[in-house]
Amino acid sequence: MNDADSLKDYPRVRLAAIRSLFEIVEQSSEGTIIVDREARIVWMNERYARRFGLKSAAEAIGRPCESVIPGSLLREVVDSGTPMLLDVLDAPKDPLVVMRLPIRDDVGEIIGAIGFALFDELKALSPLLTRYQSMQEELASTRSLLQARQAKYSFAHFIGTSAASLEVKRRARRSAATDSSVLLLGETGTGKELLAHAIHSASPRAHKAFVSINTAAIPESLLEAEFFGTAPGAFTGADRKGRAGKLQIAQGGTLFLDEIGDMPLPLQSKLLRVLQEKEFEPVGSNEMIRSDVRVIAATSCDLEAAVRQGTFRADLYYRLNVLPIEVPPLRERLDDLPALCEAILDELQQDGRRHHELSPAAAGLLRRHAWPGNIRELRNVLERAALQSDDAQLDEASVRVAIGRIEPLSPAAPARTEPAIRTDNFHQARLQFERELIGAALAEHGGNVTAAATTLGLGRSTLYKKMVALGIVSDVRASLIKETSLQ
Ligand SMILES: Nc1ncnc2c1ncn2[C@@H]1O[C@H](COP(=O)(O)OP(=O)(O)OP(=O)(O)O)[C@@H](O)[C@H]1O
Repeated sequence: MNDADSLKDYPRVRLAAIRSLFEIVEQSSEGTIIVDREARIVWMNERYARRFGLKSAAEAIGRPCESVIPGSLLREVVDSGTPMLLDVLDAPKDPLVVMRLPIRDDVGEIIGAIGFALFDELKALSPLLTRYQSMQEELASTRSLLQARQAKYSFAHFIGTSAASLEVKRRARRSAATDSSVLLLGETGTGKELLAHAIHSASPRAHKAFVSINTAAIPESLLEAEFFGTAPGAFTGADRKGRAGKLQIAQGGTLFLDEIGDMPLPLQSKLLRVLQEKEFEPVGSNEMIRSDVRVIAATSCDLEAAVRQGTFRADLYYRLNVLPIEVPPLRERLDDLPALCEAILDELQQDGRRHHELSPAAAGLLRRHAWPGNIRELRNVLERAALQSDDAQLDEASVRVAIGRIEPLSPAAPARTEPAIRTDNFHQARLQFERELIGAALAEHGGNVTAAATTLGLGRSTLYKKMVALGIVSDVRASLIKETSLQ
């Protein structure tokens, strides 16, 4: 039998391998020890005995293994029959990497255990261990950073079923599917930031960071560093080590630029370059960093006017204005008021306070105010009124006090409410209302009945029945849709 043929005889190969393995491990190990069924030392090599302070191995024979090797776990291996393939043993000089194996007789009974000290050069491993440890620390801090930078809101948080709100949500949902820049336009407090969070949450970048930067809130001198970060040594003092900018932190995710209209012109040029070239340079560095961020910008100022006045770059405006979404002020969607008030009052109750509801007169008053601070102002007003009221019902007087100065809706700009009900007949008015509500929900979900039913808080079958009764679909078509959606 030649060498190659002899390797095909598995039982022989196994025996040869066992012998080779044992010899290699034994020869290259720092020490070997064998114990019997009672964990008493049967054999130990001289080198190992000396490491544990014995003059010769003979002194160890017959002694319990722990009395020679403190911390030895050979007794555990004998008792459990489970090998310990890799462990660290604290030994007098340096820690040892050890392997412990049970020894069985021909019928599989445990008769003892053998231990090898594989090597004592743990120091050689220390750079590796340090690197591993620092990577673990980095991973933990990145994880917690990312957690802190997850979007806080989804589309479910954007309350409103007025036609205007449904249109805003429809456009925002659509934009989530693309990677183009979004420009959110609207007065302060209309929900632009909430929508930016929601778009990120619904986008393929949702598992990456959502990073906001408020251009108006940061002094101009610090904005560039905040944006692009700083290279090591670019500054003295605390930033000596260099600092990642928001662009870098948002890598792979979404960068929300709030109050973009307040961005200084020099920074506008640099942002334009990032959007065009998809790369940037930290302050004080010569190194270009690739940038992969989706930009959502928001402003409450008239950007077109700013372009005309020369305070905002036209080319940047066009870059950002790929998907513009106008978020109308609250006074133009007063039909959202009941749902908004209910959601806000529910939320206040969750903060451990009692539940409040609005008296009809108080609800009427809310419809007569112009809400210059929009939903943020509404939230503050309701919170203030709830805090000051002992009754479960908030009356007109307490809401009036909470608003402070009522700003009447301007007659020149009448509220853009839902189309008025065009009949005095209660039954017909209800049908018209239902038709419009269901139509809007279906439009919002591109005709998807299941999704529309969820939005409306109705069961799917109930919605089908209503759609047939209201003449939105024919009986035959309803059953067809129903069947397809159930498949
Ligand atoms: N449609 C909505 N449904 C529920 N809450 C809303 C809605 N719109 C806004 N809010 C709430 O109103 C407050 C203000 O919203 P947000 O900060 O998103 O407005 P903004 O338009 O970004 O304001 P600013 O321009 O001042 O930054 C937040 O508490 C937000 O959760």
